[in-house]
Parts: sequence; C-alpha cells; structure tokens
Amino acid sequence: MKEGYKKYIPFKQIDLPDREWPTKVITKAPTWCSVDLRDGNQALIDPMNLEEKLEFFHALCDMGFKEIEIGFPSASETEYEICRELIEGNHIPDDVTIQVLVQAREHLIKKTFEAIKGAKNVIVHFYNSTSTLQRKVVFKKDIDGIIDIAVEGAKLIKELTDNYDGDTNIRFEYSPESFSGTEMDNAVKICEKVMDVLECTPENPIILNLPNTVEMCTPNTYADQIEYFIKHLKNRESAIISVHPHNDRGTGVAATELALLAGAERVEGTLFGNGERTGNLDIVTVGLNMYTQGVDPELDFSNLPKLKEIFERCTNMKIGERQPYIGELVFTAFSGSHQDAINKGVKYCKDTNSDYWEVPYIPIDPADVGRQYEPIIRINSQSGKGGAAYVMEHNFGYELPKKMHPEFGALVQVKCDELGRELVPKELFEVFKDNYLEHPQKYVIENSRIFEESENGKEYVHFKGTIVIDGTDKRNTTGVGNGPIDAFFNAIKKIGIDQYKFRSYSQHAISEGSDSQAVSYIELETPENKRIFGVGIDHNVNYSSILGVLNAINRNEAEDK
Ligand SMILES: CC(=O)SCCNC(=O)CCNC(=O)[C@H](O)C(C)(C)COP(=O)(O)OP(=O)(O)OC[C@H]1O[C@@H](n2cnc3c(N)ncnc32)[C@H](O)[C@@H]1OP(=O)(O)O
Ligand SMILES: CC(C)C(=O)C(=O)O
Ligand SMILES: [Mg+2]
Repeated sequence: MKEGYKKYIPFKQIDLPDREWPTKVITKAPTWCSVDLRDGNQALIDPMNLEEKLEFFHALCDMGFKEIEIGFPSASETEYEICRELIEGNHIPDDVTIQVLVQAREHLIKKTFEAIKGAKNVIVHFYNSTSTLQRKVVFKKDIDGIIDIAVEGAKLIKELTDNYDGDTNIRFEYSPESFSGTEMDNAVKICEKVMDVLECTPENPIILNLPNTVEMCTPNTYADQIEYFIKHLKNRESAIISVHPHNDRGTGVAATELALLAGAERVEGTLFGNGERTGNLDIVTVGLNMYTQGVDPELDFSNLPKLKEIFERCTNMKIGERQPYIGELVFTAFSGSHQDAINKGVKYCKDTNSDYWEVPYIPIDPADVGRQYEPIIRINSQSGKGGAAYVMEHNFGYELPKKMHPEFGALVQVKCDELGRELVPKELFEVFKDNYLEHPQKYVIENSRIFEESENGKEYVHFKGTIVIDGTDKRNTTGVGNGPIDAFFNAIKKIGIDQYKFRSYSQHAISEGSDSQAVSYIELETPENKRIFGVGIDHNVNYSSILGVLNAINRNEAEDK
C-alpha cells in the first residue's frame, strides 16, 4: 500500500505552447443546460418519480434555463413516460428546448425519436465513448471502429430527422463521451466526421459537447484540451462548443471556469453539483461566481433556500454545510477577527450608502440569494467582542458603544467557555440582561423628578428624588447641573456616593412593536480606577441616562461584594 500510488498513470499534458486562455476573462454567461433530470437523476439511489421530475423541471424553467436535458427516454418505460407527460401535459414553455440523451445505437435512437413526437423544440443528444481506455477495455475497437459507431448513429439521426413527420424543431448534440481521456486529434477527427454526416452549417450548428466525464487532470489541462479542440476543428463556426465537467478531483467548478476562458460557449451541469460519483459541475456555484464578478449569470438564484428545499426533497440528497452560497454555514463567521471585519464592512456599506458590496470575508450579499434572515455572525469561544456587538445590534437593536465592546465581549467569552459550545442569540442576550439589566441593585431610585430652570439667563437641570440604599435606607437628595447626568452626580454626592467619575455616554432609541424607549450606555471610572459600563432603559431620555449611571455604580458595588 505504501507504494500504491505507483499503479496510477500520470496524465499527459497537452502540447499547446501558444495557449491564450490564461489571459482571458469571463465577461458573459454561457448558454446553460441543466442535466439534473438526466445525469443528476441517473446517479440517485432512487431516481425521481414523475411528480418529482415535473416539479424539478418547473423549478428549472422558473430559474431561466432554456435548455434542459430531461432524461434518457429509450432507457426504460419510466423515462419514456416522463418525456411523454412533459410533452403531452404541455409542461414545456415555448422558449425552452428539451434535450434527450441516447447512445449511438440503432434501437435506442429509434425509440428516442418516438419519445419526442409532438415537442416544439428538441436537442437530440447522442454519444459514444471515445477514450483510449474505453476503446481498450470496453469496446475493444481501434479509433476507426469507434468513429464508425458515431457515424452510424449520426446517419440514422439525420435520416430520422429528414423523414420526421411533425413540427418539431430538432437540433443535434454529439458528445465524444470521455473526451478528456481521448487523444485530442482523435476527438477532433470523430467530431468532424459527425458534423459531415449531419451537414452542419453556421445557421444550423451542432452542439459539440466535450465532457470531462471523469475528471483526471488539473483544470488548466482541461482548458488546454478545449482550446486545442477549438483551434483544430474544421468548420468551427458550424459548432457550438459545450462542456460537461464532472468533479472527481473536486475541481469541476475551476475546470468549467477555465474552459470558458478557453472558448466554451455552453455549459452542462446540475444544481448544487448532483451527479455521478462526486457529481456534475455545480451550475449554482459557477453562476454565482460570475455574479460576484459583476457578470449577469442570466439565471435567477434569488431564492436559493427554496431551490435547496425542492432539490433535497426530490433527490433525497443533502447539501453540505460548507457548499458555496447555499451551505448552512457559509454566511456565518465564528472567529473574532472575521466577525469584527464583517461588522465593519456591513456598517461601511450602510453608512456610505455604497453602490457596491464591500464586506470582508463575505463575497456576496446574502440577501441576493434569499438568505437575508440568517445570522452572519455566530458566537462561540473563538468569537471576539465585535461579533457579540454585531449580534446585539442586528438581532436585538442594541448599539453598544465601541468602548463597551471589550467588557461585554469578555462576559460572553466566559459564558461560552463555561458552556463549552456556541451561544445562540437568545443566550447572548441573556448574558447582556444578567449583567446590565438585572444585576443586584444596591441603590434604587424610588422616585425622582428631572426638570429645567433658568437662572441668570442660563438653563440648569435639577434632579430631585429619593434613593433607597440596600433596600431600607431611604435618602432624599437634590442636585443641579448643566445636564441630567451632571445634576444626578451632584445629587448622589450629597448622600456619600462621591468616588465615581463620569467618562462617556451614548444613547439611542430602541423600539419593540409600537413602544419606543431610550437606551443609555454610561461609562464610569470606579474608585478602584477601573472602567465600568451601566445601561439604562426608559421612555424618558433623561431618566434612562441617570439609570445608566446608577446601574454602572450598582454593577461595581455588586462586583466588590
Ligand atoms: C457518462 C454518462 O453518464 S453516459 C450516460 C449513462 N447513462 C445511462 O447509461 C443510463 C441509461 N442507460 C441504460 O439504462 C442502459 O444502459 C440502456 C437501457 C441504455 C442500455 O442497456 P443495455 O443495452 O441492456 O446494457 P448496457 O448499457 O450495459 O449496454 C452495454 C453494451 O452497449 C455497448 N455500448 C455502450 N455504449 C454504447 C454506445 N454509445 N454505442 C454503441 N454501443 C454502446 C457496450 O459496449 C455494451 O456492449 P456489449 O453488450 O457488446 O458488451
Ligand atoms: C453523456 C455524457 C455527456 C456524460 O454524461 C459524460 O460524459 O459525463
Ligand atoms: Mg456526465
């Protein structure tokens, strides 16, 4: 086993010294073809039934797919019936072309032509395997024998099309299946022979679909293959170059993107990458990658959660938590520095009213794919102060001042360490409530009045009230100042609370239903030269600020105990 790697044959590079694709950029969407209902479906433990296929088909149409491979109608009665129902049940919009797959084999091709009767637009997609390996171990034929299979298939398809009785607009697609394992000159040769038979023209081009049936090489080599093929194909303008990548090495998306640079005009794939083995190319990822580069993907991804629901129900497959754009965790940051940067990015976009999405770590606005209600930031022991502040603001409307973030962040971390797990927002709010709203109260304001009076043409604020100390000791006091906080400080000094210094203050309105209150955050310096925050909430703005002062003092007194 130690030297097991020696039994694998390294992939041969393509001789393409003047390759052009590395300097190209993707500037427009390709023609998309969904193969969910064929390649995706054939890879399921339990293939979709009629109802599920119909629902999936409609979801694909709603997204804007104009070409949809609906199945392999000659493979079984079930597949045939699904094709018939789509046609006879008028499920296919006029601007959508259905595509049907068939091997280059006579009886299957004939059955396929029966299956498409009555459809408006159809792509007949035929294939045979062309790779060196398949020729050797499956077909036991040389390249000429393989070309014969394709040519015979093409002849029959041409004949059935020429004699077709009906109004169906039939187009052709040919796949040299296992293209990427085929010598490029052989791939070109077989496709040219097929094109000759089908008499392809620029007005009536064939789709030449070049599958990465089994992904066996790095994406740059696949791109080389596509560019090589395009550059060597005679009558190139009579063909639409399509790619059909799989994901065996986990680089299906990259292979597709590089193939587009290399000149591919059409892409076959599935939603969320369902398909044989490791799957087909994930169209959602490639499409949204374009979107995040400012290119219109020409598919509607605005409700990914709904697509996910339909996909998971119909296929019985599960989408992973890290799947780009749709995974449960992809719009979530746990780690502190990420949370801090996201928080600042979101605020920057809001404050500057920016036309652009400029949020670090989150390459797409979650709202663009229908995920606006999910928490971007979640809190565990890896999280920092910025994350906790973000949740307080975005989930509960509390805009903790920046100077308070370290104090609250530390309280949250203690709780996370204590529980040894993530804190859900409700639990985070409980940390806030326990520490800032429901802490022990050494001092309580029993009654109070805050009013303004002018003296010598200047306005002064007066505090007059009763403070209860330790539940029983009632003290009446008054104070005057240039604002409510100043007046209150002067009042409490008179009853012996005179060692705290005011340091900072911030305030905002918070509303719950139709009820609006003011929240004040007061920072004091304690007799022990520490900074501490207190929070006051009240309908009265002035009262909320003096409550904040008293709560900061109460928190410190409680800590001292
Ligand atoms: C990469 C892909 O995804 S390709 C698409 C694959 N999808 C599917 O295969 C799903 C639908 N297919 C099926 O249900 C079946 O394969 C059917 C009904 C189409 C055909 O079934 P069968 O003929 O019973 O069996 P099977 O597929 O095993 O056929 C194998 C035979 O066909 C030959 N064959 C396979 N592909 C082709 C082809 N494109 N052209 C000619 N002959 C072919 C094989 O060499 C083999 O020949 P042999 O019988 O002489 O050994
Ligand atoms: C039939 C072809 C296009 C295919 O699915 C593949 O090669 O992966
Ligand atoms: Mg495939």
